[in-house]
Amino acid sequence: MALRAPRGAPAFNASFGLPSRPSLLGARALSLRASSGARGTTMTAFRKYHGIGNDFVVVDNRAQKNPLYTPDQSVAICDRNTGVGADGVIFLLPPKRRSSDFAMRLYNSDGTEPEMCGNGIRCLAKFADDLKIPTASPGRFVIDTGAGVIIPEIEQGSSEVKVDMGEPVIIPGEVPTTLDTSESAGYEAVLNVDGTDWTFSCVSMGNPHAISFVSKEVFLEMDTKLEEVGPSFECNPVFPQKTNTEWAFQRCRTEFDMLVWERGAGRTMACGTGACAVLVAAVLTGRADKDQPTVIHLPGGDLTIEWVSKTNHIMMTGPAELVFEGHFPKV
Ligand SMILES: N[C@@H](CCC[C@H](N)C(=O)O)C(=O)O
Repeated sequence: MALRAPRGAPAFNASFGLPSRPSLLGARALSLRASSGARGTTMTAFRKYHGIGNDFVVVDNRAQKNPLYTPDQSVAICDRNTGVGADGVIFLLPPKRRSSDFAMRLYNSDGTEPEMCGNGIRCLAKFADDLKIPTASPGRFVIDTGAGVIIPEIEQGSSEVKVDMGEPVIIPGEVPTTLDTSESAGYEAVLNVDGTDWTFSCVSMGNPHAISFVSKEVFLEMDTKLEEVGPSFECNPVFPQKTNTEWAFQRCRTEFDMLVWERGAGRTMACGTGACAVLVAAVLTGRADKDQPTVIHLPGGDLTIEWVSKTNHIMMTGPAELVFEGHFPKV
């Protein structure tokens, strides 16, 4: 099926040759061809979307239960020099239950599979809407993810998508972390990383997050050395499934700046689950309030997050935009 970019949307058609033999797979094995497709080759369409700079290759995977691409192929697709370039590859799969519209799986740019992705699920909702996938309520999609059922809804007449991200998990063993960030510890624990003490709150939005509220000076300093120090947080043994790490600077009770080092993707321009986790950590530690839309400023743009006390669910609102479409030869 060839996807067409909606009128007015920027479209860039390219063809990427994915290696067909597993032994050839790897980031450097992806060859890029400038034509619109090899003659006689069956092509698989993809689209690239981004949510405030967190970018994804999205494929329609409804015809089969397993992802069309392996983790290694996804690494090759995500390569910013020799591939399409993305923070992850998202697969729109058949639903796991009768009440769902479809399922989402994704691979990070390093080929690992996370449970959830906040910016990614907004992009997936846009993709499903562009494909006109039938749903009980137009623009509202019930999606099975590794973090349970997540429901994004496209706001009519805008590029904003509002997502019911479900309930946060704050029990340390379930985040998971061995740090004592329980209620009795004030939801914070100190962790020494490479000789520096950091105070962390730990929250799972389906995937694990460690959040540290810091001064403006420390925030700016972290920005300059994220690549150097990020892995020491991500792979710290106190996070048995590794972690996404967020540094947050509080501007006021309803606005925070956030910087992220993502598990499996490194520095990204934004992290939706991370923004939700920052708000949860801010509320738990008395810096912000429930039932109060709060703006999280990320390097790629803003997300509005609210912790609704009536449902205990986190709502996330932000944009999702088409970048371009293309085709892979089928592997
Ligand atoms: N950028 C995403 C999170 C993607 C998954 C993450 N790297 C992980 O491994 O948990 C978001 O917007 O939430």
